[in-house]
Amino acid sequence: MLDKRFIRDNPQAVKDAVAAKGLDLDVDELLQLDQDNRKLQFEVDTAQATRRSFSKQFAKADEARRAELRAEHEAFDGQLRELRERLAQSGARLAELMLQTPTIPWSGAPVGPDESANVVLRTVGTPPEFDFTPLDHTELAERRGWAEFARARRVAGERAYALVGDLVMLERAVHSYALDLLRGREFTPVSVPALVREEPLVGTGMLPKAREEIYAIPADDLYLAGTAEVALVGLHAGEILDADRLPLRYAGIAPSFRREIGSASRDVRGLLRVHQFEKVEMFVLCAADEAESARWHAELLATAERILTDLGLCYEVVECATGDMGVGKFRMNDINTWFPSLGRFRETHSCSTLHDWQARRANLRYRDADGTIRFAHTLNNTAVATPRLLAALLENFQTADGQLRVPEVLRPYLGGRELI
Ligand SMILES: Nc1ncnc2c1ncn2[C@@H]1O[C@H](COS(=O)(=O)NC(=O)[C@@H](N)CO)[C@@H](O)[C@H]1O
Repeated sequence: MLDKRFIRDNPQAVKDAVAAKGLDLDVDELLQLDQDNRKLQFEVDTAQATRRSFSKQFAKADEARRAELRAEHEAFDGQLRELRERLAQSGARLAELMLQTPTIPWSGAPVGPDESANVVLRTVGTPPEFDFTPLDHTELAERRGWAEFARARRVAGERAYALVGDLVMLERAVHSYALDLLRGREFTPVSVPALVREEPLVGTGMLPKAREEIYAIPADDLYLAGTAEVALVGLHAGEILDADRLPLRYAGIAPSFRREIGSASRDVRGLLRVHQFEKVEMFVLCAADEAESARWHAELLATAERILTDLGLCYEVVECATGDMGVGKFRMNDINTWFPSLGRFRETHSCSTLHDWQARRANLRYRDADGTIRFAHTLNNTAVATPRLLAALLENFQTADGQLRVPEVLRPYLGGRELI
């Protein structure tokens, strides 16, 4: 969320961001509430000061005067209670609106209502040519006995899957390769909880907006996070980090869970859009400096591109439009990978800069060199997310007889095998 002072000083910029991102926040209502809230706070403070003076008067008064003071006190206490109640209500409404305030998108973001306004920045590699009719990943996996769909559905319902045999080993190889690459780039591997409390979901921005997307476990007041990003943002919530620890760089691992309510009929077959998947998540927490954030955005994007290039996959980098990036993003680039069975690119990575929008919600702060305490900047990107990336590997590297050519970088993790 934004800083109140920023909103007071730049109401039009915030309104423009609300419009560009297609949000329904009433900034005038927020500013009016902010004003009412400050006035009410002043009235409560004044009333409390008066109340404190009562005790002094009471101590000096004779019995007759004390009886008068008790009656005044009684009436006054009622007014003070009523004032405090109004302040609590307006404060709660203000806090609710503050959580909806959007990061101002960067000036290079295409302005548009949704992903249809996204712009392809570059395409890297070329889609593979086949001298046979390529199969889609579901057929390939079932033909090799590498996946169970019908049996998994009996266990877990729609969008369920089980990976079997070499496809499990391929998934491990992809994750191990990504983790080794990230460790080489000073990212610390962190295996984080997928079972999370409400606070980190609010801190990351998943709540209150996308509640219907999240599996809830009310009996324990817990939720299943849709991405390791949630626990990574929550890990240092409420702390004040020393500047010399920044930038924090984590390679977060956790199973990810999504209800996919919004995608009802899309991708119901196969491995592209499932309720439970695995992801290695890149997370950076850096100083509150726009150039520093831009540097890490470029670094995170380049790292994901390096992974796809190493795997030999053809992909495109996309500049996401204001209506696609979401309320908290300053900038978002998706990377879409080529899927032969679809004859088009599908999103496999998403790289975001959020400046201090998450840090303000999660209370992520650091003490800078001159001792000032500031909200940090956070960024995240996908390193690898499977099984969607496995589907891309299956389809792009299939042979005529349904085998899989193993990308060179993965062979060390598969006993050197070139074909599986
Ligand atoms: N329901 C799903 N099934 C399979 N893969 C998914 C699903 N949802 C997302 N993913 C994969 O996870 C990647 C990141 O998801 S994201 O919501 O776009 N972004 C994030 O979660 C950020 N934390 C960056 O990883 C997607 O690009 C996609 O490859």
